[in-house]
Amino acid sequence: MSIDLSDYKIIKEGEAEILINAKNEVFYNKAQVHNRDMSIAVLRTFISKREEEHEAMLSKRKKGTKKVSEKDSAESVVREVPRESLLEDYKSNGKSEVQNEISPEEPSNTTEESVITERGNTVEEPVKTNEECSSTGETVKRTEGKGQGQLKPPRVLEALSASGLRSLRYAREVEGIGQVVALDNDIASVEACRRNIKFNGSVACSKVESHHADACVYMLTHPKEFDVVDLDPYGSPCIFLDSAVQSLADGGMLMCTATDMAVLCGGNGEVCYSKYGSYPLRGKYCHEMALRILLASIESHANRYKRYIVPVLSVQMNFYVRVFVRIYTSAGEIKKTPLKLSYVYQCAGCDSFHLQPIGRAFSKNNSVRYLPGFGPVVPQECSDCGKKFIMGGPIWSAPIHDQDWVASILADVKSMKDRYPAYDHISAVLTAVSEELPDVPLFLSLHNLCATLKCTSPSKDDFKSAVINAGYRISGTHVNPIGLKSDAPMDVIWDIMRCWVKTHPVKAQQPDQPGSIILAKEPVLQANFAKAVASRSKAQKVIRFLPNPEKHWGPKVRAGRRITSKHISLLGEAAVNGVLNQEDDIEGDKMSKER
Ligand SMILES: C[S@@+](CC[C@H](N)C(=O)[O-])C[C@H]1O[C@@H](n2cnc3c(N)ncnc32)[C@H](O)[C@@H]1O
Ligand SMILES: [Zn+2]
Repeated sequence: MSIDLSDYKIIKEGEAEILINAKNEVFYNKAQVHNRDMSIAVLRTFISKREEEHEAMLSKRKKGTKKVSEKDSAESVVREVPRESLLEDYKSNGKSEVQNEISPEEPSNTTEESVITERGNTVEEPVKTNEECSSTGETVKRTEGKGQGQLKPPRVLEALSASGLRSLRYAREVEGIGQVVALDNDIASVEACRRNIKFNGSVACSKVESHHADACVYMLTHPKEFDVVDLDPYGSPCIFLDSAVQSLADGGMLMCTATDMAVLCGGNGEVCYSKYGSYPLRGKYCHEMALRILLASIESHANRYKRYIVPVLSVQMNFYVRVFVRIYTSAGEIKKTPLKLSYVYQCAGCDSFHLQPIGRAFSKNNSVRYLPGFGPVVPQECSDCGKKFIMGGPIWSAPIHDQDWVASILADVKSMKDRYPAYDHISAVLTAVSEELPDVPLFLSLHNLCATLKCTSPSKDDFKSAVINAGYRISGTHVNPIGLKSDAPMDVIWDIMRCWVKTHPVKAQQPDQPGSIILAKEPVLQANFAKAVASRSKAQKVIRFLPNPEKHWGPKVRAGRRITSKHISLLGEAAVNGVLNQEDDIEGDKMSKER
C-alpha cells in the first residue's frame, strides 16, 4: 500500500489514527470525541454485563437441569429442562448466544507492504497482505469455539461509519470485542475507511471490515445478527430506526445519536411529529424531552417486531443527544409500553407541566390487564394561572438510564482515565447523570419560576431544602446546570414560591399576568427553607458541567458539500474544515441537514 502522504493529515484519537484529506470528502468531526469516548465506555460495560448475564443464565440452567435430573432419577422418568425456565431466561436476558463457532482469528501471515508513519513518510513496514486485510470481511477467518457454553465476542455494526474512526477505536480499544462491520453508502468514505483499517495495522485488519452499502438494506438483510448497532447520522436517525431494531440480537445494544436538535426541541413541531411521531415542547426541559422523544420513537419501531427497549444511558451532550438502549423480544412485555409513555401538558402562562400516561395496568384475580389511561389529568385551564395547556409528546416517561449501569460505566471510566481523551467531559456528564432522580421525567427551572413571578431567586440550596422539608425529593439534571427534577406536584412548588415571595416581595403587576394570579392565592403549605441539603463542600468540587474545550466546538458540514462563505460565517472556520469553495451553495435547507 503506497499513499502519498502530502494529500493527507494524520489524526490520532485514542489508539486509532486516521488519514484525512484536505478536501472535505469524508466526514470527520473532532468534537464527536465526547460521543466516541462515551460509546467506548458503554461498550466496555456492555461486554462485562453481558458476560455476567451469561454466567447467571448458565448457572440457572445448570440448577434447573440438576433439579430436573434429581427429580427424574427419583421418579425414574426422563424429562427436559423446564421450558418456562428457559423462556424466562430468554425474556429477561435476551437470547444469550452460545458459542458454537468462532472468534475472529488473529492474523498469522504478515508480509512486507508500505504504510505511512505518523511522521508522514512512506516507509516499508510489515502489515497484512491485501488479501488478508481486504477490509471487506470476505477473508476474515473463523475458528471453532472452545465448546458449548462459551459466549461469542459481541459483533458490532457501525452503520454510518464515514472514515471508520469509531470502528477502529472500538476494535483497538475495547477488550473482548468481536468483529466490527463498518458501512457507508458513500464510496469516498468506504475507500477512506479501508485505507484507515490498513493504516491501523493487524488488530484493525483482523477485526474491522468495511462495506459499501446502504445501512437500511444491510440491516434489514442481517436480522438479529449484531450485538451492538451504532447509528451516528447527519441530523436525524429516524430513517434508520426500523431496520436497526431488527438487526440487533436479543439483549443487544442500540447506540443512537440525533443531532437535529432544532427539530427535537420544538423549532418545527410538525417536522418532529412526522419524523419521530411526537410533538416537542419549547420548555427549558426541551433537551431532556428530545431524549425522551427519541426513546419513544425507538420503542415504537421495536414494538412492531414484538420487541421493546430498556434504556441504560441517555445523554444530551454538546449539540446532540445520544441514547444507549438494549433491545429484547417479548410479546408480553410490549403490552406494558403504554405505561412507559406519556403526553405532556405544558401551561402556556406559567411553568407548570403535567404528565398524562397513555396506559394503565389493572390487576384483578392475580392477573394484570393493560388498559388506556384515565384522562385528562388537567382541566381546560391551568389551575395555577388560568391559562391554556399546549400538548406535547408522547414521550418516554419511564427511566432513561439504568443507574446500576451508570455507576459501573463511571467507575470503569475513572479506573482508566488515560484511555479516554475526553475524560473530563464524559466523567462530568456521567457524574451529573448518576445524581439524577431516576423516576422523574423532565425538570423545572428556578430561573423560569422566578421570571413568572418576577421575583428574586432563592438559592438553589434554599429551594431544594424547602422541597425536601415538604416531604419530596429533588435533584439536578445533566441536561441543564440550573434544572431541578422533583416529584413535588406543581401546587407544592408554587406554594414554596408564594412563601418565598412573602419574605421577598415583588412590585405590583397587572392582575391578569400568570404571576399575579399565582401570587393572589394564599399558600396551603408553609414552606420551610431551613437547610436540608447535605453540606456539599466536598461533593461540590466534583465537576458536573464543563464549557466547550475550544471555539466552534459543534456541528460540522456534511462531507462532500461545497463550503461557502455562508457556512464559515455561521459555523466558524474550524467547523468547515478550513475549506472554502468559490461558489455559494444554493441548496435550500442545507444548514438544517448539517451536524
Ligand atoms: C456523521 S457521519 C458518521 C460519522 C462517524 N460515525 C464518526 O464517528 O466519525 C454519517 C455518515 O453516514 C453516511 N450515510 C448517510 N446515509 C447513509 C446510508 N443510507 N447508508 C450508509 N451510510 C450512510 C454518510 O456518507 C456519512 O459518511
Ligand atoms: Zn399555568
